Amino acid sequence: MPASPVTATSGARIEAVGIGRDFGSVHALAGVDLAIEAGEIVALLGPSGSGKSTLLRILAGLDAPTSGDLRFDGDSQLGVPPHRRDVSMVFQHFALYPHLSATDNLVLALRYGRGMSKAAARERAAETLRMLGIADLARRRPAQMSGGQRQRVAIGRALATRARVVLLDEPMSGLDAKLRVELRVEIVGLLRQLGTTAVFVTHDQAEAMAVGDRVAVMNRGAVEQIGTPDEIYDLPATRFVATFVGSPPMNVFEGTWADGILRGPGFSAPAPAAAVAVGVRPEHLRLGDSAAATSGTRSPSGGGIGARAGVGVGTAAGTGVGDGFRVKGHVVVAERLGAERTVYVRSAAGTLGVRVAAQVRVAPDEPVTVTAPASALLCFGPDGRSLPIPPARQPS
Ligand SMILES: Nc1ncnc2c1ncn2[C@@H]1O[C@H](COP(=O)(O)OP(=O)(O)OP(=O)(O)O)[C@@H](O)[C@H]1O
Repeated sequence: MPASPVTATSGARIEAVGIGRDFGSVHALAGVDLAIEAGEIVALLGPSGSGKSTLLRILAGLDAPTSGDLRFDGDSQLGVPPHRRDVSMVFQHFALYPHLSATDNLVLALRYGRGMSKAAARERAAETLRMLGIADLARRRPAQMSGGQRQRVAIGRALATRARVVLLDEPMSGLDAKLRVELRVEIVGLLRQLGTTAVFVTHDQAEAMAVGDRVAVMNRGAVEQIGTPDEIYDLPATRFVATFVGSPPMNVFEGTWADGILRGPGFSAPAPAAAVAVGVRPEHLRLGDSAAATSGTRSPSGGGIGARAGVGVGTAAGTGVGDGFRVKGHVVVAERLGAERTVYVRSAAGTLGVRVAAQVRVAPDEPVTVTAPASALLCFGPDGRSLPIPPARQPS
């Protein structure tokens, strides 16, 4: 906790309108539309090459779009150089001055970046180091710090200026998993205290879901969906988002639709017209023994679907397949992870990941039936977009 009130700032509202960036024939960005509220933390998540860094560099003013507009608080930033944008940036590979102490690294940024007096800069530097819990490093030079400590100082330097926009490009990618979790909690707490608008680039979905008020999922140079972590997970807009977010990923099976049912190799599921694929998350699948296919589900999975059960995307009336997804298969392997276990089942439809409680035991090659209620299914159309689902299933 800071010992004295924190010098806060007011974050800028960011609008990207149809931003494109071509590198020769490569369309790194293909019309990015994004509105980020003042003080909001948005995580940019996407696979390698999806355009995250290019977008961040354009926000910073280190690169210019080939089309579209970028506005901060309604003012176009096209042609505005980086130092006049009131933006600070934390890079993957931070560059602290090796011959300066932690304090002096921050003081330098504040004096020359912000034109602060020496006394005010020293006071701000001390306040920032205190907020990051590294006041004891104040006099140390980078060579006398661990990697995590150096990255804290680099983050401190970016936040000390109290810029209205902070851009973080994979700021923790060089650190070990435990340190990443600790540091991200601190960074988010600090950004909130400061009120700055932040854009946080990561290819780590857990990190994106943890830091972002909203997550913008990028694919092939465009934002496929921006939403709260709950919206992204529960109501993915596209098949890409559905399968990119979630670990193990959503199971998706392709089939042919007729009379309210999508049928594919070894499976059937109720689906709205135009569906070409059905998806179900591993935690929404239930595992039963092969006899359960006719005598009712043994259901050792420990639930997870209770909140969603009872609301269907359609009724498979007269089809004889019940109102959910069902497929038979054999256990390939079961992986224990914390309080849960992921069972991989090979079926005619493909290999499924099923998440069950850790106490559920299955043996390799055991025949099983995997089921899910209609309420847990997501269906996708030929363009990869999710098909509408009833309002009753919208997350609260
Ligand atoms: N200076 C450049 N010259 C040519 N192509 C570029 C340049 N910068 C980026 N690209 C291309 O633009 C696309 C987007 O790259 P970008 O670095 O923005 O992706 P990214 O999502 O940040 O990827 P990563 O997670 O690997 O950093 C890629 O196809 C990349 O090869």
